[in-house]
Amino acid sequence: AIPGCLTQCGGVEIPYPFGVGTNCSRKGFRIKCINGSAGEEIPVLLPTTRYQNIRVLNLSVSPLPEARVLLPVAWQCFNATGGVTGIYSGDVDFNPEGVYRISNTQNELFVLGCDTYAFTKGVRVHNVNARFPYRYFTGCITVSVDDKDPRDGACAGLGCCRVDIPPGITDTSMTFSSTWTRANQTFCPCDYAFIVEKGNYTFKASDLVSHTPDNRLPLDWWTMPLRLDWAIRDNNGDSMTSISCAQAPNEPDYGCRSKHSECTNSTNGPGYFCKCAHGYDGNPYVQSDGECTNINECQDPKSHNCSSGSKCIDTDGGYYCQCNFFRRGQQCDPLIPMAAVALLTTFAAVVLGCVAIVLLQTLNNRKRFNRNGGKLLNAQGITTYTKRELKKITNGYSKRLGGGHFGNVYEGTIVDGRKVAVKCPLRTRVSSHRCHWKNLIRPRRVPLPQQRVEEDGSFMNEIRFQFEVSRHKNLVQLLGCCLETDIPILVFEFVANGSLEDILHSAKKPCTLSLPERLDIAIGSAEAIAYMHSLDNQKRVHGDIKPSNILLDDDLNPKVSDFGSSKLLAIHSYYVRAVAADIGYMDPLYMKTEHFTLECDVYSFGVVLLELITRRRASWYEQDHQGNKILPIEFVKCFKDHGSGCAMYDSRLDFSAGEDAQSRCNKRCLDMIGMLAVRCLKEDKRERPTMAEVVEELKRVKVLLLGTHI
Ligand SMILES: Nc1ncnc2c1ncn2[C@@H]1O[C@H](COP(=O)(O)OP(=O)(O)OP(=O)(O)O)[C@@H](O)[C@H]1O
Repeated sequence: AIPGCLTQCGGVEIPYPFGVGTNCSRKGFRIKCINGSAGEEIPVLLPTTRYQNIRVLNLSVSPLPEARVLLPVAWQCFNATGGVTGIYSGDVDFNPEGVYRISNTQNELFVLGCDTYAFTKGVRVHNVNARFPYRYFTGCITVSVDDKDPRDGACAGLGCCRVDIPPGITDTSMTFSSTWTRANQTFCPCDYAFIVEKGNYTFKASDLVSHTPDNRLPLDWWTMPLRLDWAIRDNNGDSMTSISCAQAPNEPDYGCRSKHSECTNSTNGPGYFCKCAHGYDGNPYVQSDGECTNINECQDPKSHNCSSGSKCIDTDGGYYCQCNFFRRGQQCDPLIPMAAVALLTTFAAVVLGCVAIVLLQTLNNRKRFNRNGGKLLNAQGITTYTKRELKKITNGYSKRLGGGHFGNVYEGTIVDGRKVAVKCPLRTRVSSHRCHWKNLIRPRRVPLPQQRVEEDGSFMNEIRFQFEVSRHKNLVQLLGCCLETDIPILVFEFVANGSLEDILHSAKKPCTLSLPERLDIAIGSAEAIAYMHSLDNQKRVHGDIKPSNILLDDDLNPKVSDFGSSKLLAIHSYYVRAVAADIGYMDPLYMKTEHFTLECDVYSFGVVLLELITRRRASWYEQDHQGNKILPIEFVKCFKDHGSGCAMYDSRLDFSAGEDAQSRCNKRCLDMIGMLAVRCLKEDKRERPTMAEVVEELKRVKVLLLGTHI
């Protein structure tokens, strides 16, 4: 509205060119704001040439110029004889300045009656010689013989008819006519005709009787909402003289005042109306406040069609879509197809993941290496290997030599071409075929906190110790280790001929060891154990002396192995009993005291001696002779009973008490070894010899034997 003019009345907005009061509207668009019976504000159209006020329901300037108003229904009624008792044509003359046309697209014409023909007309023709006084006549006919025909919702000629209207209609004045008599028509005492907004009226048969007019003014009686098209039409909307967009912009009172407005020719009657240009919204009929201003299409996703791959940029009167990074084209398609992006991303993620894993592993390896004292061991000339190097050395751990409680042993070759045995720790030992003391007496195994291992440097000290002592010719030499694991992996010299266990008891190959060879094996092994027992600073119990831990090289030189593995396990897992041994070789005293001493090794070695001379296992099963036999028990008994172990000596050894000097000597030597073994097995550990004494005794046997064997 113009500044200083009413902007609304009774809740209805009044936009320019409409206005209330003098100089507030354009000519023909004046609105009056009156008070209703209850004092409420009611906007009505002005000026009218009659007394009626046309109530305005809504006024709009865009997108289409429309006014929604209430107009009265036309009627005529009859008495019982068919005589007309009253009539109202519905003519309200709401259009003195000619700006309105009844919208032909939004409204329709209804006629209600039982013998009725009603029509309206529009656009008076001034030419006296014209065929008709008006350009348009439109209406319809409706009949009904009795009250059974009219049906609610059906408006096709029985009590009700409807018809579309042409453009250009300027008033609602109806003309009624009939064909037959209206006498005796109490079920249908009146005819009605009206134009109404499409969809706003549905015929009801009861409307034929219930709307009989009384003495009220027509406008207070039965009205219908309908839509009026309005436009700027000069000269009272005269179709001949009203100007269109072709001329209007040149006129001094050109209506489209806003900078961003456009002129559009009216499609219902002469004249023109104004619209905001595309991309603008507001009132095209004003120059300042409320005029057409830019629409920010980017604010509402429904107002623009930029794809998800682009950004909406608002401009004056429009917008454009700016493709996001790495997209182009009309649809802002990705420069690289999504599938390729997904593939690349996945690939990059996998590569990054792998790199992260490798880095983490390297970091962890380094951490363990340092924690296990790797740097110090290196500084002391002890060779350390990385896990990767060991994998190469063992050719991917492809050749397994065997396995024990410490873990698996694999064959490998180091750079100088030497064969090695790589001993890998197992965290959890899985062994069902052997009777291990751990399976009999459950040890309390509590993982030692790594920090403690680190603090007390146990691994480092143990490896350094093993490295130093293993230089003894009868101990398997430790060549190096890998400290990148929780428990170090040990790399030993390769001992080619397998274990004494394999040689004595192999089912595949008969044992061909002679007595001197067996004696040498016994002496060498005893020397190694005695050496360990003799160490000044750190006397070391082997704890697991048995034939499978005595390996033989190409020349059948014995090499005692496994002298440190149990200690390493113990360090890591903090065994309460820090040794592990095979039950067949275990000192019964240990079972009582749970305390491993040097004498325990002596006992185990006694069993080994017996195995060497009898080639029987530490325990075996004899079906005919009451089941399980324990070698030490059987041998001691035999020796006691016969004063010799002859009945149990290996039959492959040449021995007899007969004339042959050699076999006599062999028997004597075997008896000496047997007696030595019996001493080693003494229940009272104080009666057992030391390992040094065992060596001495075995050497004496050798002197005796050499005397005859030369
Ligand atoms: N230095 C080595 N050279 C050649 N072979 C070896 C070497 N060390 C071990 N072996 C082989 O690996 C097998 C397993 O050895 P390991 O010492 O781990 O177990 P074990 O002594 O048989 O049992 P446990 O350790 O439980 O007493 C041995 O029987 C032997 O055949």
